[in-house]
Amino acid sequence: MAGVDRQLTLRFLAEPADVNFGGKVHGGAVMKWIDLAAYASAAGWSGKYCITVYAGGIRFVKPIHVGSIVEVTGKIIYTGTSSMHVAIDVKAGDPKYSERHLTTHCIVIMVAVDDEGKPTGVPEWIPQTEDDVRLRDSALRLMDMRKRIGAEMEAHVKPIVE
Ligand SMILES: CC(=O)SCCNC(=O)CCNC(=O)[C@H](O)C(C)(C)COP(=O)(O)OP(=O)(O)OC[C@H]1O[C@@H](n2cnc3c(N)ncnc32)[C@H](O)[C@@H]1OP(=O)(O)O
Repeated sequence: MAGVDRQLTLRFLAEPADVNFGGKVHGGAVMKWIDLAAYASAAGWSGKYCITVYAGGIRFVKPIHVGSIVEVTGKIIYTGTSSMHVAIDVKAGDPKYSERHLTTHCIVIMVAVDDEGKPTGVPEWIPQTEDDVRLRDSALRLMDMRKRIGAEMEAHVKPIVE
């Protein structure tokens, strides 16, 4: 049901096909898992089809080894009219033990879209705890910072000349 499950975790094993030449899981594989978890979190919260509009602040903290159990958790930390800001934590560890360590963190913004691909409304997420308020306030500050980064990035976006 929409507007109920704010958090979900995908769990699976890091396979040999995910590994780079250095023997660790490559960043592209981790980013794909992040996108999947962000989609599942946003679709679950909104009850609608969603697309990725922004991913940022990605920090690769520790490598993931092949054979590790990987847990990718998506948590809604802010909702706008059509957008959902999802904080993603990727944790990994040896499946023989219960210990998991943080390997990657980032924020993904998903937008719910209708059948024509136009942004459409999502249920409001209301912070319940002090930690929720802290995360929501951080999401608001990041929105403000992104506007300034976006303006600066304009210098790098060159129009295509046919
Ligand atoms: C390019 C790729 O393949 S990336 C992977 C797949 N993703 C996609 O294909 C998405 C491509 N993007 C799009 O189709 C469009 O940008 C859309 C449909 C997501 C949004 O269209 P827009 O014309 O920007 O719509 P609009 O201005 O109404 O913004 C919709 C929401 O997105 C948010 N948004 C738009 N751009 C950004 C951005 N750069 N960063 C954060 N949020 C953003 C807006 O704040 C708004 O949120 P709100 O409704 O909660 O206030």
